[in-house]
Amino acid sequence: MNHCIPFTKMHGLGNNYIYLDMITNTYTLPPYPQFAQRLADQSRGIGSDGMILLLPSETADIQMRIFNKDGSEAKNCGNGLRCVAKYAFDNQLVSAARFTIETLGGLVEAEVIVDENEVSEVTVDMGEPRLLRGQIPMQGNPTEQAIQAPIQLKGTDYQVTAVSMGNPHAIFFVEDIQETPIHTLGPLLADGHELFPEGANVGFVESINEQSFAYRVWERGSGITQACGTGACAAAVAAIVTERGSKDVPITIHLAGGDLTIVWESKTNHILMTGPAVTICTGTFYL
Ligand SMILES: N[C@H](CCC[C@H](N)C(=O)O)C(=O)O
Repeated sequence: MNHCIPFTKMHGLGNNYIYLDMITNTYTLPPYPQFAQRLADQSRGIGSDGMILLLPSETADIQMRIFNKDGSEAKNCGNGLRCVAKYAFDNQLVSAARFTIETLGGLVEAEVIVDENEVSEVTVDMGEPRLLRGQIPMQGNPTEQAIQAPIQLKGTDYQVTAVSMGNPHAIFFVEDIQETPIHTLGPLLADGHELFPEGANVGFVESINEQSFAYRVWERGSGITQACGTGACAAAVAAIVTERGSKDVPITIHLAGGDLTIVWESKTNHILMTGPAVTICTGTFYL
């Protein structure tokens, strides 16, 4: 097994991962879940929200796999997709500014926006949001949606809107983003609860106006992060299906780490996410 593992650390609005380029490098790694935990460990590893692998793909230009801090594998990662797109373009793994990326949650299309030879922003077509309970997955009739669905947790009544962007999101609207039950509902729902059998990324959204929402998240497998790209998409979808926002206009989602712009396009039914991707450092990890 190789002992020197080249890596790149990148972040999207502070949501940071260790990226391993398994297209350029041919190294063998320990089992991915365990290695993700090790890399993410602040004390004995590099420290991150998880690990992202860039791999060859049969169906797209490249493939992305994402592992959370706890080693669990997720099917999608919005901030990760923007960073994968920047990395692939910067390192000539792709030959154009627009290309496809395979994820376990489906195929997406990324376009890097280059400004003075630097990738300044990335737009990812995240595909269609999934709203049926059977698609989240969420307990209840699989052919029904859960939009402001009444639930009771620890004796308190809540209304939840469930959205999948390839990974599950439980969205709660709040009056004040500074006053959320994130520390109770986050751990309760994130990593396995009968309501969400595969867990969920637990998001809280405050309406500022029809095109501006504040969002905070307790992520499945990683806990509170600075930002969640798929979560921002889910927050915008939840805002629109609860008639707080509209399709075909840019919606700004204000996350702890910064802003993302989301559009739900009527003509394609696709969600477009635009935001930054930043390289923090490169290095060598010693197994
Ligand atoms: N931070 C990621 C989400 C990771 C998803 C993971 N927490 C899960 O679904 O288990 C994002 O930018 O979309």
